[in-house]
Amino acid sequence: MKEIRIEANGKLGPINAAEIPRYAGAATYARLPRLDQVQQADLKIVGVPFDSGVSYRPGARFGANHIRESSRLIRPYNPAVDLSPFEHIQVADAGDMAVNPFNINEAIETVQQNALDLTADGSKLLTLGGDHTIALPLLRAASERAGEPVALLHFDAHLDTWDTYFGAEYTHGTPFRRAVEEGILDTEAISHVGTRGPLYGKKDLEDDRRFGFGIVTSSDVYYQGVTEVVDKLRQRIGNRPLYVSIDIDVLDPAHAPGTGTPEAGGITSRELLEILRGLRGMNLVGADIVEVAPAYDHAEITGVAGSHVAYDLISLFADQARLANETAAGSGA
Ligand SMILES: N=C(N)NCCCC(=O)O
Ligand SMILES: [Zn+2]
Ligand SMILES: [Zn+2]
Repeated sequence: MKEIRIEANGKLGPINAAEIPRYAGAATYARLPRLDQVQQADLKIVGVPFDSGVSYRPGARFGANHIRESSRLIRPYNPAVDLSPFEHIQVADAGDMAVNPFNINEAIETVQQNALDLTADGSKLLTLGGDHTIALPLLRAASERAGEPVALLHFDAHLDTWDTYFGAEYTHGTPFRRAVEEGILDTEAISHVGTRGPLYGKKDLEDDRRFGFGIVTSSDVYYQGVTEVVDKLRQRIGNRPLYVSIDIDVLDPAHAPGTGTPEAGGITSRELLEILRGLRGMNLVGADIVEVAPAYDHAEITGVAGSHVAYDLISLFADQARLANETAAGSGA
């Protein structure tokens, strides 16, 4: 059937829900065009159906498509930041990477190579996982594109700086330790947000601090509030190239039951969205949303959370473009 899309400023936007009911047709993120339907994209949304790195419940391989399905209700204007993101940048859904479920090392290579290929034209990536293992190759690609180690905001119940599981170095509990070892993170500007829950021992925290991570726990968000937390994060990171990795289990299981390693006492989806909105104007170079496992979801609670988190991340990318265009216009360029 013919697609009727919203178009503005030369950007091809979502299928118009006033013309074609939003539940009709195959799902792309927010009913945006596929990458092959646009000339060029500033931001590509790509799925990584991979969960061979999990330590508990499997199923995040279905996460990207679940987020896509749960994103049909997304509307084009984001009032929280007064922006129609899809009018400022061309966003397109690049589909899924074909990763080997039986060979983690090969899967990691594939994600890294695909991320480099997708960004060769200067575009940016928003990746939908997949388990957290994939953050390592995505960070490798992001730091290569940035030409320097990147700052990291890591939203997660977990540290994911553990060493090995069953002798395996590449798992969803270890990507950020590997990333520090590989020198792809700017260790002056890395922080976890939303950390909570039982650890193996105090050494987990000591190791983590030694690697350079700051921690904003889920309790810190509660006691200090979003504004203070955002101020601290902005001070720590400044204008460095910033990668944002969001493990959906940063949210309380009430807000995101569909995930593999849930921990009680998490932040709310409102707090997460507000913290993200607080990052406006920062130098965001890439982002991911991982660990959505639909088999444990109910009523698309986790899918909707993931799709809205993606929307506010897209709004951050779009806001950067809006600011750059305004600056260029203001200087008469
Ligand atoms: N990255 C996520 N979601 N979880 C890591 C949990 C590691 C563990 O089982 O100890
Ligand atoms: Zn986690
Ligand atoms: Zn994680």
